[in-house]
Amino acid sequence: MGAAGTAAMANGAIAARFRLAYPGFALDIDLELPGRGVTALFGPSGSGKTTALRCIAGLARAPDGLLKIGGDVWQDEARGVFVPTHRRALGMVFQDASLFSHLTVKGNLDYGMTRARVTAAEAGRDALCEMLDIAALAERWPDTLSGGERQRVAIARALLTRPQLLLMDEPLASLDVARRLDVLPYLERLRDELDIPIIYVSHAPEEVTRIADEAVVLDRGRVVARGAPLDVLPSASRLVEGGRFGVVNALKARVVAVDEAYGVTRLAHPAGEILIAARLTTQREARVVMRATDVALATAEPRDTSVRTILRGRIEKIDATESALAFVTLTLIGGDRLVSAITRLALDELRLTVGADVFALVKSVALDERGL
Ligand SMILES: Nc1ncnc2c1ncn2[C@@H]1O[C@H](COP(=O)(O)OP(=O)(O)OP(=O)(O)O)[C@@H](O)[C@H]1O
Repeated sequence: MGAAGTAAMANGAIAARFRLAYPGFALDIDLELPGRGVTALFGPSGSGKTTALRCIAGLARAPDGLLKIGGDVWQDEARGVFVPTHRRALGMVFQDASLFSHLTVKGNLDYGMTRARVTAAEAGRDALCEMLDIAALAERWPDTLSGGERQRVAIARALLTRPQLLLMDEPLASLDVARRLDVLPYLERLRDELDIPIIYVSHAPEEVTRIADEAVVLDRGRVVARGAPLDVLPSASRLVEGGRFGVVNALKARVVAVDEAYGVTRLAHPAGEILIAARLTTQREARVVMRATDVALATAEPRDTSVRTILRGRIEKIDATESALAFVTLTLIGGDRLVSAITRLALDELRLTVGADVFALVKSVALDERGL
């Protein structure tokens, strides 16, 4: 590792190098990850995401593996170092919440704190329960909780161990779509308010674009791309079935006015006005979420259209290798990125090219909003 790498490590960054072979599969990764924020490991089934996570957790042992986190060395086979899982300061959340069914929610959380052996954790506990909105569930038993509530308790339990690192393996995969959307905002809060790195395994582009600061794309055990989710997912989403429908944009915008008569809210964004088909009365800022497939493009400002949200931008990148669909990445006025998924036919017929100024059209009813 060079000098730059050493400096990064001082900030709590993670260095992970694993080579591990199973019959018919070989993991070969060498990664440096930031010391905070959410890094998603994204890839199709069997690409090695869980295996990579298991190596980080110490549940699988790569024969010449290396794992450093901050100043700590958890694995350095060249020096004979391998810290067992239970001695690694990490929290883990799996697809299935795996709460102890013989303990109440409170009992499950107490268990997390016993592991931490830190009485000071008590202070953080209330804040965490509030952040995950589980305080009212304390006396309930796990089998009376919804899937989303169970996952939130599992996340709190993992965090109460005061980990240096949080590992999440498809934490939303066992939930139905509605519940997934319920839990996503909590994960977004954790990302924004926690000061530890989170490694988040997922094959759902929607989760990755909403939650991750950076995506590492795995395919057949190797890293094939990494970068900001909106930069890498338009092409990487093809690796997973139905993935192209999961690329999602999120824009921050300021609430300007609520039109009570029509039940709509106007928001200001540097690229244009955003209209939401809902009343946002309690907040001044909102995070507006829209699927790439809900964003249409026009080369001239359309006049007679029902679409109320028209944003101005310039084409920065075109991803059009797949047969029918093209992903067009815009830089909007103000600097935000926006990805639109259109047919390749439309791309050609409109003669869209990198550098062209375009208008992005989003139906208000396709917009999802939430307070910041
Ligand atoms: N203990 C093991 N012994 C043998 N092969 C294994 C073992 N663990 C994983 N594999 C194989 O390694 C490959 C990668 O598996 P892994 O679970 O890491 O993929 P994944 O990307 O997490 O997939 P999914 O999204 O389906 O969970 C698969 O082919 C799997 O069968």
